[in-house]
Amino acid sequence: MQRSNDATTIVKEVFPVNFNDLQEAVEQKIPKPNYDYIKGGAGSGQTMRNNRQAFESYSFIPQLLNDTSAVNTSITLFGKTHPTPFIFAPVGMNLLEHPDGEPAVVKAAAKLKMPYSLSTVSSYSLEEVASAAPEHTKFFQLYWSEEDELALNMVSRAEAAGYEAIILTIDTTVSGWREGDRKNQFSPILHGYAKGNYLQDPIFLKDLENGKYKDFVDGVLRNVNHPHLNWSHVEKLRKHTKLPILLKGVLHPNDAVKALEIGVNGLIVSTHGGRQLDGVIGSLDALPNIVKVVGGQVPVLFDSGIYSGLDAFKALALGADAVCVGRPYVYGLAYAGQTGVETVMSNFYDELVTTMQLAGVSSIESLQKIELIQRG
Ligand SMILES: Cc1cc2nc3c(=O)[nH]c(=O)nc-3n(C[C@H](O)[C@H](O)[C@H](O)COP(=O)(O)O)c2cc1C
Ligand SMILES: CCCCCCC(=O)C(=O)O
Repeated sequence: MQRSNDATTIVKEVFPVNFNDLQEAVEQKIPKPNYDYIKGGAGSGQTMRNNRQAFESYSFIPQLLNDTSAVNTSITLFGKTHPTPFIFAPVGMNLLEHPDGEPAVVKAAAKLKMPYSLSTVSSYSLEEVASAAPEHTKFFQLYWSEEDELALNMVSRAEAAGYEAIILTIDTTVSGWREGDRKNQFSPILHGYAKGNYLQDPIFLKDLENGKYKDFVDGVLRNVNHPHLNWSHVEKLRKHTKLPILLKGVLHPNDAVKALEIGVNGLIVSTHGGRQLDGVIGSLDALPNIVKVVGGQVPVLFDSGIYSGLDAFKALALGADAVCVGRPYVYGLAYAGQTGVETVMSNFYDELVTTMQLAGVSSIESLQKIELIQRG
């Protein structure tokens, strides 16, 4: 993928040029409860701060006079080569940001050739989203339901619709303690933002009709937040699908080892953008130990706090095989629909290329050999 030429860069200058400017601009664009929901983190925000401080704590020394006129940013994941190391993280309920929702996002991802992950709690159904970009690489993120049959049926639907991997999120067994949403008394499910997949699911609909749930909101909540979740569910998923499985939310090396024993195909080191558990170390600080125990057996992906191309550079230098982005692209969606998503993500890409060139590296492999120095 080529870095944008100067003309495109000039056009982009009217677009908020960095994450903080974009976040501020979006505050004026969407209702306050929606904005607070997206921006917010768990508790007092310690994990969110740790995520960002971890990035700030790392620096590096460039090695120059290498010809970097031809930069190759491609990576290989589950047998497919992708031109960039960026992946769209699963972010639920995109009607919170824009009426075009997930179909606009997947189209942007397809245009940029960056794999896309769809959340279980999407505003549009997994089938609708797949048909918006049928040829593009898409992963399906699973919230395990209180009913195994429902979770496994969701996976079968994703397989039938052409999703190429299942991301099982393991850090959302209960909802995080989110002060902003409590202050606003805001529940996105109550406002109908999460109707995409459950209202298309025959098992969910049957349960709803039979009075298993008090109402739709109760049904969704009981299926998203599943505190019984344990390793036996990962084993069940492993038996049910031949698709690659990624565990999202792995922070402890012991969990990484256990996941490998069960036969998962990839890990996502993540604090869920600091939205779930407060008081946790920065995701970037968890990354090196996970990379070490995994030892290249499966890909290690990373998210939480990638707000620029430089951030992506640092996560890759610490051993991530690819980086997932959450809030920045949904802010892009809120700001300017599909074009906004494309602009945010292509700016990240362009800044990554610039950083690689000025650091004297021409491939992700050589980038990964750069030593990062952490301030004590
Ligand atoms: C509004 C919002 C909704 C999210 N919904 C989901 C979801 O449905 N499933 C999931 O696994 N992660 C979800 N996440 C977490 C992201 O996948 C990702 O871990 C996080 O956003 C990364 O941090 P960042 O926002 O700092 O990039 C959500 C994040 C946000 C901001
Ligand atoms: C109360 C429903 C929770 C939906 C989960 C979406 C999510 O993961 C998030 O971080 O928000």
